[in-house]
Amino acid sequence: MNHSALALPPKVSGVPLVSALPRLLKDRFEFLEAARQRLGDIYTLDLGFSDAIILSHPRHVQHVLVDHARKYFKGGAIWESMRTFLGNGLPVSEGEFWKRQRRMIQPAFHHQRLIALTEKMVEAIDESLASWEQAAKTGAPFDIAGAFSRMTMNVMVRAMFGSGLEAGEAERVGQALAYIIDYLMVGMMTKSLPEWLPIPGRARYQQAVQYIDEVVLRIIERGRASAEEDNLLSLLLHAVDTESGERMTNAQLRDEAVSLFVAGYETTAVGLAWAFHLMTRHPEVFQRLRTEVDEVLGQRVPGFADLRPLTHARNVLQESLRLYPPAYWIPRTATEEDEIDGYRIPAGKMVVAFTYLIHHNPDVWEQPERFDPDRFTPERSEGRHKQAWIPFGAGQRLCIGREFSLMEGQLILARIAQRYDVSAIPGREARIHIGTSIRAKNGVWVHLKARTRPAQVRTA
Ligand code: HEM
Repeated sequence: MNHSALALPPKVSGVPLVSALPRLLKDRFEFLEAARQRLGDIYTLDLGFSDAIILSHPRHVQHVLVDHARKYFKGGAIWESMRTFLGNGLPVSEGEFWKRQRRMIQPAFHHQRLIALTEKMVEAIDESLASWEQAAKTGAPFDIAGAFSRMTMNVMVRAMFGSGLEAGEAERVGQALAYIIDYLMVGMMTKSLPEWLPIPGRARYQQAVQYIDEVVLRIIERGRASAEEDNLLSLLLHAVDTESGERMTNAQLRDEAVSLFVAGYETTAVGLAWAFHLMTRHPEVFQRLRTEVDEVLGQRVPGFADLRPLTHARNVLQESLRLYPPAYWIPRTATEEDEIDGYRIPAGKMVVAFTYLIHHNPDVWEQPERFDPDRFTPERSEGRHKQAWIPFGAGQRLCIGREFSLMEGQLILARIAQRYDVSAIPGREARIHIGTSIRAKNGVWVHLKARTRPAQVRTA
């Protein structure tokens, strides 16, 4: 179909030639939300180095990520920057290769595998929670956001490598990955600069990548020599493609292992940090969580079967991921000309399903700024557009770790509610920082107080 007679989506005006990006980062999302109010759910944003079509309605998600997904691919500076570290891992691969990899990796995230992972997850969570005791005893201000980064890293390391890492190594791996992830954002903006130009942090980035590669390849080698199948990496090592009969090479395994880390640990940590930011501002929500956890678990160690009745815990996570979606935008590039809402989308144009704007769109969500976990009860979810809530993406590229992450989140909320009272520190409001994800700028600071009847601890 020829769309050339159609107009392009309206351009954000009033932005000097320099580009909208500095303003975008400075004013956070208010700038984009104001543009949506002025121009409608679809508009063009000048990013300086290129421009992008911003989409803020669930029907656009249905179009770009589901119904016409074959017309859009992961191209452009952002994905290229990710590829420098992820190689050809699942989040960045395309076409037949992506299909094959997804087929091979998917079974590692099946229901039965998640059930088998529950015990390991709880062990890792409890191990990390042990370091919270001091703050609970002394009443010292505690950065729960930083603590969640360490905790979800610990969970990923255990789920991924089993007991493959040596003492102290998990922490070092975590630090190196955190640095790499941050650096990728810089990479996205400086991609066009020549290699010889000294970009701050490049040497440290390269060292961090080298270190991660060494650790991952060492564990792959060790895994090849054993038949163990109790961790994600060993499942990938032994996976055979049902259609081609092929297995993954070491290089592919490296890319997939690193990709699962990058995609899975920071996102979950950030989501949890915002959940606590919100709950400490709405203590009645935390109190209800505690009541639910007391009723379902008492002091018992949670198992997989407990997740279903912990409905409020799940609703809290869903509502937090709505208000603060860690992956706040989903960029694509059009492979061919297309039409959205009567506008022309030229081939080669960057198109962004803007999760944050969709989650805050008042035409989609009633009182979108209100923290209200009950929105996610089955009764109140009825009739909602199925792409209204997309923190994990949509369509064929839907997050492979979605259930893993929600399960981990529920277990973490439950373990914390069993042990601690968590309250806000007056005057220490978390501030949003837009990087590769939306995290709290200087952490989320809270007070912890031990509950009088502590939860039972799993003994290995
Ligand atoms: C709250 C936590 C998480 C959030 C918000 C999140 C978000 C997302 C989003 C939005 C996508 C789709 C990206 C796109 O279409 O361009 C995605 C894909 C992906 N996620 Fe997650 N994710 C989370 C947790 C995890 C976890 C725990 C893992 C692994 C254990 C994981 C692994 C992946 C992978 C491998 C992909 C690529 C899938 C594909 O393209 O086939 N994620 N995630």
